[in-house]
Amino acid sequence: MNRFSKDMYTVDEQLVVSGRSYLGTMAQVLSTIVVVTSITPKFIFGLAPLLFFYVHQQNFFTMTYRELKRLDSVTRSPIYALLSETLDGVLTIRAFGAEENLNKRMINMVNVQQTAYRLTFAAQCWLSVRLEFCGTMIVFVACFVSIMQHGTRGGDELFAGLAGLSISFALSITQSLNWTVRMASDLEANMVAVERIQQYSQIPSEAPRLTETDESLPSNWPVEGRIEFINSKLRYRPGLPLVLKGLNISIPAQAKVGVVGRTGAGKSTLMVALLRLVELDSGSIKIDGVDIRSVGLKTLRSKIAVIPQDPVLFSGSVRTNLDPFDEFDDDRLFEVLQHVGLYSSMVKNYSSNSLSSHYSGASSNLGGRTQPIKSLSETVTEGGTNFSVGQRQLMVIARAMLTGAQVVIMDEATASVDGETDARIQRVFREEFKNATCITVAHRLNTIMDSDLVLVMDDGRAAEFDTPSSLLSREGGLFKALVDASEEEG
Ligand SMILES: Nc1ncnc2c1ncn2[C@@H]1O[C@H](COP(=O)(O)OP(=O)(O)OP(=O)(O)O)[C@@H](O)[C@H]1O
Repeated sequence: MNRFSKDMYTVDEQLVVSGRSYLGTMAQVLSTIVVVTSITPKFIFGLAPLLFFYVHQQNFFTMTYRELKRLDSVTRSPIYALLSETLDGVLTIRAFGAEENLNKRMINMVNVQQTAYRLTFAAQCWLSVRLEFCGTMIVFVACFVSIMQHGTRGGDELFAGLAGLSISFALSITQSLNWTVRMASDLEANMVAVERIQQYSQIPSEAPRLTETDESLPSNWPVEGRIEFINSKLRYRPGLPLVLKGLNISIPAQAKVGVVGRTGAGKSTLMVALLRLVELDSGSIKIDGVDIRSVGLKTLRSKIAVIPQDPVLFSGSVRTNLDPFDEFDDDRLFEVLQHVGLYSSMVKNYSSNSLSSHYSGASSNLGGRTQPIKSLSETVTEGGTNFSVGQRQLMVIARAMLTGAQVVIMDEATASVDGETDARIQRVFREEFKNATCITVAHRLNTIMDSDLVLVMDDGRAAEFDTPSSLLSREGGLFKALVDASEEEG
């Protein structure tokens, strides 16, 4: 079996193939020994030291070969990674004239990998020499005992035929021995895959997607959107320090809350906790009085709309991105696009000189792309790269509007969005979700100055939580200090 065809098998097929070949060749070797020994019983005395030598060499080889194979795999992976990264970023590489640099990196990696591969090849040659020796010795012993036995039988013609059979069997043993060792080491190498599967199967899985509580919840839960964090503590992994260190806040229904705080204070972790991407260490979070821990993940996550810091679009069309489950008709999709300012009803009639009056200009100054969306079948490339970051956020807002969620979380984009676009996104967000409870993780203070409430996070706790005006009047307060500092910078 050549290397290329072997790579085309899946892991379980490889295991079956090498396992079956291993057992097959073992049976062949054993049957050869049985045939030769039954014709010339003294053969067994010569075989014993050879078997000892063979097992010793096989163990030595398997141990070394396994490590060399590992080296080969470890040095091979970065080549594949660099290759796919290069293909992804070929435009940037060409634009910056970095071909030479990448070429050198690739050649260096291939050199290192080939060194490891050469060693595996050298190990196979080493083994072949020993196995050939072993096989030749077996043939020699078979011949030797046949001649001896023939002499003692005084020229028995029937025995001459049997001796020929015994020697021809012994001749095939070299190949079988070679194959047995190869298959044994292949089987062992492939067992690494089983080890990995076992590790994966032991990874703790997420909480159930649906629970009994879901059935008792009204279909329009949460009707109000009241959110309570009760002494909520969260750590990302066991052994890591707490990120939320006992958060106690109560967000009234339909409130617009701006969350601020220094970097690393735990602002984005609020979203992680609400969506149960990471479970709370202790404490609880309630939405409309229902502990979210008792709600199934599917139900919970379908009720909370998220507009992440780096909005992601999938390759497909505008339609598949807005409505992946094909639940809404075109008019509804056009409506939400128009609301966020990405589409004008005038464009629908292919007269692109005017945009919706209320959001005029919303689609015209959003970064690279200046054209509003003309059709729902318009292509969206992988990651939405043919849309500017601002437009991607507006698309995600449109998607969130379709869900009709009563709780909306927005992690403000920090990069690539200018202040004006940011303000526009905020305005669309506030107007479109005026009946929902909105939590905005803000990186620019001016975007949350007109919020109902401001939460100042500090070291995983709610340091301040009040209306912007009362926080601003609090001398020595954190929010006031942040505003003063940003005014000085501005
Ligand atoms: N996936 C993760 N695994 C482990 N620790 C994490 C993870 N994500 C965040 N953290 C840690 O949690 C803390 C709070 O992170 P978080 O992203 O909530 O801060 P933030 O206030 O939103 O910061 P920023 O304003 O920079 O976005 C940080 O110390 C961070 O190192």
